Amino acid sequence: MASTPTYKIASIPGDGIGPEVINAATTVLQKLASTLGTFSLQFHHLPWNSEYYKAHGRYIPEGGLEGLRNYDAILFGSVGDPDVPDHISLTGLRLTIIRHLHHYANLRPTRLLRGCTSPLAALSADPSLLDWVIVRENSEGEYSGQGGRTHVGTPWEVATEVAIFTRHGVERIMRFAFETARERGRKKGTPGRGRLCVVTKSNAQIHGLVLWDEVAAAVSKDFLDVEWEKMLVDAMTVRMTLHPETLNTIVATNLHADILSDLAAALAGSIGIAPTSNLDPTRENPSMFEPIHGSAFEIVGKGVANPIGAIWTAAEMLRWLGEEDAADALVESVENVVEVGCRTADLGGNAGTEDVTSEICRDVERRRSHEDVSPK
Ligand SMILES: NC(=O)c1ccc[n+]([C@@H]2O[C@H](COP(=O)([O-])OP(=O)(O)OC[C@H]3O[C@@H](n4cnc5c(N)ncnc54)[C@H](O)[C@@H]3O)[C@@H](O)[C@H]2O)c1
Ligand SMILES: O=C(O)C[C@@H](O)C(=O)O
Ligand SMILES: [K+]
Ligand SMILES: [Mn+2]
Repeated sequence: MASTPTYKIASIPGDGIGPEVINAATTVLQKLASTLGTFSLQFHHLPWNSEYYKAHGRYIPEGGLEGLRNYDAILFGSVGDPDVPDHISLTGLRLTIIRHLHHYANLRPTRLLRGCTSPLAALSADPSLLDWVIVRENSEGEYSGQGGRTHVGTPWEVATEVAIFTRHGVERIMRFAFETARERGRKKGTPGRGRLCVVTKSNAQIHGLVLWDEVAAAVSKDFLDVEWEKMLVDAMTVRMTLHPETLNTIVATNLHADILSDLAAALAGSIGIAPTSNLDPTRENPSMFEPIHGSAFEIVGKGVANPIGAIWTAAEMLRWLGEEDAADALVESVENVVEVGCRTADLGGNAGTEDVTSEICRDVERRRSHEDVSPK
């Protein structure tokens, strides 16, 4: 009998509702692995969070970053704590990992899962109108950490936040975005007709974003099969809301995509369901997968956090590891459960985190026993 692969996963639940949703995602993943029998998962939990920071003065222990290279993937919850300034926590954990492991591409798929309701009336008639992937530049731009403060606390205080755009950084994300658009065009059965919208703000951000546009145009020459266009970010919010069906793959800077992807999540029903992948497309380093949402302080410990963002994220992790069928099966189980009305409060229901998690586990098993899911 051929041996099945075992994937080593570092899990970093982090702060707030992070541990609640990562617990849900690992439970579902283990159920999926044992039910399918085509792969197995070994989790190693790393207690890197704001409690650890308060005790040790750092988020990541000595040697911890290097140690992450020993895993096949990282499953992350969220970071952010009422007792620690947000810029310390985000930089100390999430951004440090992303920078160290060269996760320059951040992928944020959005679509209306079966059973979810969009605030956009048009989508209740035809949910397929919303089916996007936002590619977020994840290594530079507005989140480079360049800048400083002088004359602190005086009326003359100055703070700079320098957005960095390098030709290398822009070119690699544009190539990744065009490839993503091409791939999605193929999958949708329209060979070669991928569609990419390059989000910009080069009318006002006249250095970095002009380079951004120029590199997009240059890279497009290598992707003549992909239809592409440019759109200013402010106008983009209107288009996403009023004409969602005109968009497919979207690429934007770190800040612009951060904002647009929260809007996308809300249009698809809730921030609680949205997944994201921090990728090193070269595969030299393990990639990191997390729900888009943060620590959600006001619902911590209440058992009401929506685990679907983390579970959909877990499916995207399996996809990246090459387990496409398992990933599809998991998303399908999520949709089955939401569709029959097992929903947390953010989706208008009254189910708890554990109810949704156990229903998804049950659906995974049920589908297998009905042989809906065939082994590879
Ligand atoms: N990648 C990350 O780890 C990450 C992402 C975003 C925010 N943060 C941090 O999280 C903290 C809170 O930030 P915020 O309030 O802007 O964003 P947030 O995502 O934590 O919460 C925004 C809103 O969405 C709700 N929400 C979020 N996830 C939910 C879920 N799974 N189920 C149900 N409701 C959910 C919250 O209750 C809140 O009303 C801050 O410290 C911030 O820095 C971290
Ligand atoms: O932008 C970040 O780094 C944090 C968070 O807002 C996210 O979307 O991941
Ligand atoms: K997160
Ligand atoms: Mn965000």
